[in-house]
Amino acid sequence: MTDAVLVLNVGSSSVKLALYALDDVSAARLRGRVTGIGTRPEADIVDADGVALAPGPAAELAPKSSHPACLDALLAAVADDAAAYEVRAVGHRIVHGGRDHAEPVAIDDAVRDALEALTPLAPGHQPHNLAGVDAARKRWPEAIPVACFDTAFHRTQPRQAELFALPRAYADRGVIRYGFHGLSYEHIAAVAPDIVGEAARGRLIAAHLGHGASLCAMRDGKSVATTMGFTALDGLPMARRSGAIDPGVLLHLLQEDGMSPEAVADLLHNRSGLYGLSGVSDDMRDLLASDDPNAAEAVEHFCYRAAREIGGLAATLGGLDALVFTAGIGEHAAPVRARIVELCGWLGADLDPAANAADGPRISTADSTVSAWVIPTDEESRIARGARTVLQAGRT
Ligand SMILES: Nc1ncnc2c1ncn2[C@@H]1O[C@H](COP(=O)(O)OP(=O)(O)O)[C@@H](O)[C@H]1O
Ligand SMILES: CC(=O)OP(=O)(O)O
Ligand SMILES: [Mg+2]
Repeated sequence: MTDAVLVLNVGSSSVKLALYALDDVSAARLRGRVTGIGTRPEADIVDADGVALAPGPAAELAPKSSHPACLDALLAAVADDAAAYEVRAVGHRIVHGGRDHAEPVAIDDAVRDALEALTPLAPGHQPHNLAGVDAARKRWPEAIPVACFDTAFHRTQPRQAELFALPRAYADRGVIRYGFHGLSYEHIAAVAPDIVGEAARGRLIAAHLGHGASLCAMRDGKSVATTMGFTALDGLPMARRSGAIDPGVLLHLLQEDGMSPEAVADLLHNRSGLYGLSGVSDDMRDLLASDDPNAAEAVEHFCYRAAREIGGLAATLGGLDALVFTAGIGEHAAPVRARIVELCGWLGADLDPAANAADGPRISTADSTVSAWVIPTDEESRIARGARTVLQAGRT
């Protein structure tokens, strides 16, 4: 039997799974995913060539509407195909690694407890991530579970980028800007030199615009600043999350309006962002297709905030060489990219509309002093690499 690494990537609106041969983690042998959980679930399971497995179990997965149901169904759906492999390690995307984790790590009971303790810092992700750990452990008890962290890539940020202007005792106990989507940014940093060229080693901003959305400023492929913070609630407005907001608004809601902390948390995590502002949908496809003026205003606000933050991050880099779009919206929503690039015209970005309509890879003109790109993310292949590294280190 072929030794293999299985990968689970549980996001806020999706569950993704991939299986790799241990000796080749560059291309998955099998991929399965359920996206749009909670709103418009869609599912597919494909082989190494991207061909849907037929007669596919995807049809049974598609209507699933909660993370645990999707996770169980996805694991069951691939069980027969995975049985042809000896799964040696299971790599998990774990959204919050706190201060202690800058690298992938094997998950023993102590590590699992420590990660569970971080749940209040990532309530929409960490419980689902850990449910994936438990479910995979039951199915593959011999395989080593490995945690690969969304926060790890940003541990290279300078102290100024991590600080909040609170009394310093807070930073000392870990109240700092961690940043997220690090596995996605690690992938972009790894592949950008081959696609973008020399500019990838200069001043680059990557825009991970998915259900969750953030930006990362990189110099020479390393994170130097990012928009998400202590939690994945900060920065850009997202599908359902508010993004950055005057903290005085929260005090007002708590102290003047008498809202409970739980109600405020629900407002900021689940009822805000594109969904709250539009009153139409949390899905960019619906907003772009809608003729409701509130949908148009929500899309414009998303682009405005992205461009405003790009300007801020460009200041931390002392200028900008390349802008990369990735994740669901970044890879597929041409009108959103066009508007953001247009708003970044002052930085030297100039859109090539035909290339943008074709989803890139280069979407800026030859004269553009800031080049703009679309690069599909692949968090799973990064997780596979991390899991393999931990597995092999354990062997020696
Ligand atoms: N063709 C498309 N056009 C516009 N937006 C899209 C398209 N496909 C996906 N999206 C957006 O991408 C989001 C999902 O992004 P994704 O990165 O897959 O999510 P997750 O954070 O759950 O991994 C959806 O909410 C939707 O708004
Ligand atoms: C950290 C985060 O927001 O992840 P996702 O985009 O998967 O929700
Ligand atoms: Mg995601």
